[in-house]
Amino acid sequence: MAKTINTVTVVGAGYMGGGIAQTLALADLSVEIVDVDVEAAKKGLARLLHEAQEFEDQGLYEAGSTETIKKNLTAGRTLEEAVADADFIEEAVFESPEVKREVLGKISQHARADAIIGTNTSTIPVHVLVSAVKNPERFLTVHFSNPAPFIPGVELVSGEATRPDVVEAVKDLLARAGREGAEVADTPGMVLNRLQYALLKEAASVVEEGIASAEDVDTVVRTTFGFRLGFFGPFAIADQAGLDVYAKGFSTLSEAYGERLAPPKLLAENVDAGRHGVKNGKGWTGDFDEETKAAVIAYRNKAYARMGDLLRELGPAPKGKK
Ligand SMILES: NC(=O)c1ccc[n+]([C@@H]2O[C@H](COP(=O)([O-])OP(=O)(O)OC[C@H]3O[C@@H](n4cnc5c(N)ncnc54)[C@H](O)[C@@H]3O)[C@@H](O)[C@H]2O)c1
Repeated sequence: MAKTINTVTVVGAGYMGGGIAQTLALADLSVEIVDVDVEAAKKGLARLLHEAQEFEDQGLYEAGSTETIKKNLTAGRTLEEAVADADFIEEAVFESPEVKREVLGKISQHARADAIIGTNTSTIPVHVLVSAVKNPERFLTVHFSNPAPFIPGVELVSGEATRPDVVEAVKDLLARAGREGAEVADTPGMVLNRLQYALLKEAASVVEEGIASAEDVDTVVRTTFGFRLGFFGPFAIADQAGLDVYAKGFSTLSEAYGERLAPPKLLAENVDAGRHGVKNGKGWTGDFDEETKAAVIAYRNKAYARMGDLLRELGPAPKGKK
């Protein structure tokens, strides 16, 4: 199996595939794009170079980035030719199991036996796609987020057959591209969409119940806990707030909303074990000595102050007309 990925082919040079190809080419990997035909791929390449220049002009990419992408990103061969010599092939065609299965079948037919094959699907489980792939031990979901050039996180989903060294090789590739891979199980919605949809569902209920307008919900999310989420996940945030405090909060919420917001078992177990978070040095995410506590608080304060500066600099996001 390819231990270090140096050459990549992205199949499907649309919105996501294009962004993924651009990102990896900018990280100095040799990247080729293919699409339904050679013309479509060449058009995709021209669009990506134009877009890269715009990003550079807007100061979103460093000076010289478009040149780097131009040097590393190519199009013009057929799928069969382009996958034949790639270490890693990322499929990013339409979100249809039929189309993906057909394309993955073709990719695995023509790729090297040791090439790693990823799919960028947001919703289709690995077990639905894997039977289309020859040598399934080299197949996994590598789910980038939109817009791929700027969002660093990537969900990695292994199938039953996926080999650990394949996952490690993809993680290494992502790290070299300034991306962070997180492994999640092969379940509907994985983690990103499950959490994101749960938030939207609860937010919609708040509006439906007349508790706040959609605009006010967005304001609360953006200006309070959403403000923290670029720096800390829910477990780290709970550690900072206090796990005992969260447990009490859940009691109030479960009285009002029942089982849906009952205290999670893992939270109760932590509190029962005397783990109250950063304040008593024993958190969900680990133990905190005095030095680490001070470092967490200093990091948090710096992060939120800088976030405030950035938001003031950017001003409010444009909104659609009502
Ligand atoms: N758009 C998002 O926000 C987003 C976010 C994360 C993941 N995804 C996933 O990424 C994948 C691609 O989505 P997108 O938004 O980029 O779609 P898109 O429609 O912009 O691009 C799909 C591309 O695939 C090409 N294509 C279709 N059939 C093909 C074939 N047989 N061979 C080669 N190329 C083919 C199309 O011509 C098109 O360029 C989907 O699986 C989607 O779920 C999308």
